[in-house]
Amino acid sequence: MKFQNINTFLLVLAGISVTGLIFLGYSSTSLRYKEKRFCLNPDGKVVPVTPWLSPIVWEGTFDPLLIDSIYRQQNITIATTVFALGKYTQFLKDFLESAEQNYFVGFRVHYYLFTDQPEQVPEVKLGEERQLTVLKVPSSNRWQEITLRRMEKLEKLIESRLVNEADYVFSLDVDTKFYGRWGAESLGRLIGVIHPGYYQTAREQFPYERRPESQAFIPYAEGDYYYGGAVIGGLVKDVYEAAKTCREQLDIDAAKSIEAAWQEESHLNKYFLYNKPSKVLSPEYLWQDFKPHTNEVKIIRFSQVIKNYAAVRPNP
Ligand SMILES: CC(=O)N[C@H]1[C@@H](OP(=O)(O)OP(=O)(O)OC[C@H]2O[C@@H](n3ccc(=O)[nH]c3=O)[C@H](O)[C@@H]2O)O[C@H](CO)[C@H](O)[C@@H]1O
Ligand SMILES: [Mn+2]
Repeated sequence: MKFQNINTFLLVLAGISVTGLIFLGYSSTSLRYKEKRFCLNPDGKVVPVTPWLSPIVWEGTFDPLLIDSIYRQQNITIATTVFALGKYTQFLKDFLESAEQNYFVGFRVHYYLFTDQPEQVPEVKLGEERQLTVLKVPSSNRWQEITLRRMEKLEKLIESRLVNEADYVFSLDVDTKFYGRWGAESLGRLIGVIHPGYYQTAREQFPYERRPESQAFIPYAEGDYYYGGAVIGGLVKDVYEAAKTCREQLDIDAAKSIEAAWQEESHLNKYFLYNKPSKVLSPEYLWQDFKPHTNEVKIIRFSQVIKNYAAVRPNP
């Protein structure tokens, strides 16, 4: 084909590009969103269900005694992984003691505690049918490495042990404390928690990874919730898929020397975008001690303690 002049050529090129973009827009697999906020109604009331019909667990939406008694009949074991490396061993005592008071009381709970200093693990008296296994792991001088490597450790622990030893598994941050009941209402196939810093925030302001080069990339037009990396849970098999996928995506990024904005939390948000949690925990299940109380959050069950980042982390 021979063009009369350069203008005709540019016109044709522009036409082809626009047609291509329209085609891409309609044929891509991206999710379609109308709303920008999914936690609170315009009147400020909490929303108890996601747009894909998973419950959001808020105080008042469940009967604690009934729900515990339903799950207790199933004779389940709940594995709970927690990491305490470097100076984070100082958080273990409060974490474990407050968990014994509030976390799945009356259930069989097996803590798997990963640490580089087993001698620093405090003696905590555990309730009946509750058990703690200490697993030694190498130290690291980068906190980012410690937090993102949790996915790989979780994946391998499920492969080697949890498939035979547990029904459900939760992976929890250790710089935390339980202040209220956390029971069987939190159980389900795949569980995420809404980050307390972003439940009132519009999607565009979520701190998702925004660079397309990263496997954790989420475009501005997508996303429902910003999930906290401090809690992931569910059936052993479903948490395995999540941890394995996040680990694979982290490895791809690492090979390209890209570290997502919030390490494994960014990859978890990407995973949950396309593999929706079957139940979502409200910020009652992940608060921050420094945050003032708000009307929506009637009870704080689990909260990040205040920490001096410079004093506890191995690097800035
Ligand atoms: C509330 C919440 O959702 N927190 C997430 C957030 O920041 P955080 O400030 O909560 O991250 P963090 O410093 O608590 O690190 C996450 C976890 O890694 C472990 N750890 C970390 C450093 C160290 O020196 N030793 C050690 O054991 C420990 O179990 C800790 O709880 O973003 C992180 C990734 O950037 C993780 O996704 C956290 O879960
Ligand atoms: Mn933390």
